[in-house]
Amino acid sequence: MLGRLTIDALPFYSWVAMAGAGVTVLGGLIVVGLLTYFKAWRYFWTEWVTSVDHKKIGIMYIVLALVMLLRGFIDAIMMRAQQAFALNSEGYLPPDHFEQIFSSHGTIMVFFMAMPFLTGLFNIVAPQQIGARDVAFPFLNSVSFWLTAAGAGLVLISLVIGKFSEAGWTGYPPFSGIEYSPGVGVDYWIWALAVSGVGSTLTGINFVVTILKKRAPGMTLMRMPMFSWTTLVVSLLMAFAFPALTVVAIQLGLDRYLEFHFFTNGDGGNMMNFANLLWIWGHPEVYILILPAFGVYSEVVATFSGKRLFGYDSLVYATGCIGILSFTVWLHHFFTMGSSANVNAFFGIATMVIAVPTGVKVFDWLFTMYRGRIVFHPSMYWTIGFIVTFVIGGVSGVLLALPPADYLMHNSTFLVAHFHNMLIPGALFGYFAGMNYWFPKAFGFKLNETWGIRAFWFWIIGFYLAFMPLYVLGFMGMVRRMEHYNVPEWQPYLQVAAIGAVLILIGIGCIIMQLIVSVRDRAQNMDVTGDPWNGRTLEWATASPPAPYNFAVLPQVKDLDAFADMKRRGVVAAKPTQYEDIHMPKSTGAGVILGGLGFLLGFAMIWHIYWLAALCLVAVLAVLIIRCSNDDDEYTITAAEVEAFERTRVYSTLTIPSDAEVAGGTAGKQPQPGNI
Ligand code: HEA
Ligand code: HEM
Ligand SMILES: [Cu+2]
Repeated sequence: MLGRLTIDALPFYSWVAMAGAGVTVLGGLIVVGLLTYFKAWRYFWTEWVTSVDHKKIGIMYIVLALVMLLRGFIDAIMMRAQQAFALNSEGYLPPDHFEQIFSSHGTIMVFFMAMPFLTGLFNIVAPQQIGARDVAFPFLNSVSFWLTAAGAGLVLISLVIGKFSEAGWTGYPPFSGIEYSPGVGVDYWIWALAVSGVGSTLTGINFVVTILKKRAPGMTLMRMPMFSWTTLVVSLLMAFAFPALTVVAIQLGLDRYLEFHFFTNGDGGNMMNFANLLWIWGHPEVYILILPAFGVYSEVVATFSGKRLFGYDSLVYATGCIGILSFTVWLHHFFTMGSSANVNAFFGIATMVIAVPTGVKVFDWLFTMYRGRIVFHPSMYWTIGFIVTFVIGGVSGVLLALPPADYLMHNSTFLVAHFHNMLIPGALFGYFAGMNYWFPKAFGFKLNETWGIRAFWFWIIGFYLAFMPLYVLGFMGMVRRMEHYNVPEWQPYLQVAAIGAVLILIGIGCIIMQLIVSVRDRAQNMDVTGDPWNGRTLEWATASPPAPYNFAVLPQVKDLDAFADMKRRGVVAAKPTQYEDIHMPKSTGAGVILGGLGFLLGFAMIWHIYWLAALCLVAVLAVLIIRCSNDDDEYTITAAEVEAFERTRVYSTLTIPSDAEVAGGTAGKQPQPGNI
């Protein structure tokens, strides 16, 4: 009846696992308790869970990302604690538990922290930046979110019922095959990826269509803000790369469930097919993670330097080049796995070529700041911290791209340092910069700057302490994924790394404080005009938070930096004389139901409860048919309602000086630190 699910699935075997399960269950109970205490269930359901409004979906993505950041970080600090003390001893984590921890850390951070964070930013910002009222397929957007949440739910529940994979975030066979990993762990990994991977593919398709089809009149592609450009390129990458992941996960599943032998060396299979398919997704994936951050830095650096972005065209072309090249380098992840020297050379050179467009970007940001009137907002701190630190990580990547050098450094902690160097000060700092920058747009009040700057300093110093020692340890011969060791010379470095992780923990604490203090003081930090930073792009033309329809009248775009151009021409405060009825999509529970069914389907398959899995599939089909036969999926906001809202709106009166005025120091009304 319940497949292989028995009472033994509960983690009674180890106190560490019990504590983890306890924290997870407690977290869930606290959420349920708070919703009940504040009688907020109905509000939660109608305003959030069933919403198809891109802005609300975006906020839910980011909440999911922040929760998963905490969960992924707990794993990280547990590993740092283990390695700091596990010299000549077992430490407090047995090997199989340590393996689960790095596997769940990597999986969570990439799929359920970084992916939701960037998708959340896309959702909140991109439609407004291109002057649209919503995404192309709002219902699909809700489905994507709930599929992502379902995947995250599967990883979370693996801590309570059963175990997570021990095969690393990349799940290479033969270790992830049924012979070496007979438990449910790898199945959790497969189903979490498969379910959320479908969500990401759909997001990609949705945003490609949104950006190609829903731009405001006059917004040609070359007038589109940089963040929207990165949204477009990343969405294309998602739409093309994620199917490879879904396929490889399903193939591994077929190997495990039905003995297909795609990846076993017996019976005609070959594990190299797995490595190839995984990295055909995996390398574009790292650019999926970093390009949105590049988009954020581009917006932030222009706004807070008070200048037009330097080299806009070159940034667009560089983004496109990186997108295309990202599909041509995947083999650099397994130079050591038997390709010929010529093949390795080809992929090594292709990899190094990516440094060129990336370097172009770095110089464009620097030149944007050059002679700008820089406002030291927290977003700008994250950006400057990124530029300096990212270059170090990029150059370490170029070193790894040399096959002979990679033979020495592959799978060493040098590699671990490289990729955290790209993922933390590269991607994550960008998401934080974006959060600080667009928070007032989403909520109508600004984030506290003092706590924001504190968070930055703890994160960046913590980062250097936690990861620079790993470069050295790599040269000293330490390999990745070690749960204990017997080389005394390594220990001091690992202890410094542990101190770094503690500083990052304080940095996370500062971000939580920043949120708490900002909510407490929101009355003093209201964003009344919708344009708190003297913005240049169209999202600052809407109210903060925007009305459900974003724009009462679709903006006419005449230049790059459309909002700056409007401010210069003095058309911002001119209220339209005539409004029209606006049709918006209705909320629907179908998205969350499909997500829930995705979760249940995954859970049933993991535990071999096949009747439940079949039932879920039938239910998915039924929900889709019912939803597709429903033509009553829109509601109308009447012209009078639109007018009533717009009449109360206060418009921005800031002016945008020319670049020459900024450079010459004669710029007029500009926000300054402290009064923004
Ligand atoms: C956001 C994530 C991200 C990003 C952006 C990158 C960017 C790059 N990565 Fe990295 N990488 C990862 C995440 C990322 N990587 C992960 C997660 C893994 C390992 C996964 C695993 O095994 O678990 C990995 C692994 C990895 C390997 C495999 C190593 C191995 O397994 O042995 C290699 C090898 O070539 C590599 C190279 C590069 C290069 C050349 C870049 C370039 O794009 C960097 C370009 C940037 C710069 C160079 C800096 C700016 C440029 C200038 C200022 C111009 C001047 C510079 C020069 C002329 C050098 N990476
Ligand atoms: C916040 C601070 C972080 C710390 C202290 C940290 C620490 C660690 C440690 C100790 C490991 C294991 C290294 C080893 O194999 O020896 C690891 C692995 C990994 N981390 Fe992090 N990490 C952090 C953040 C992140 C973030 C933000 C991401 C992604 C966005 C990330 C992605 C990964 C991945 C993909 C792995 C590889 C997992 C595997 O080997 O299967 N980490 N991290
Ligand atoms: Cu790569």
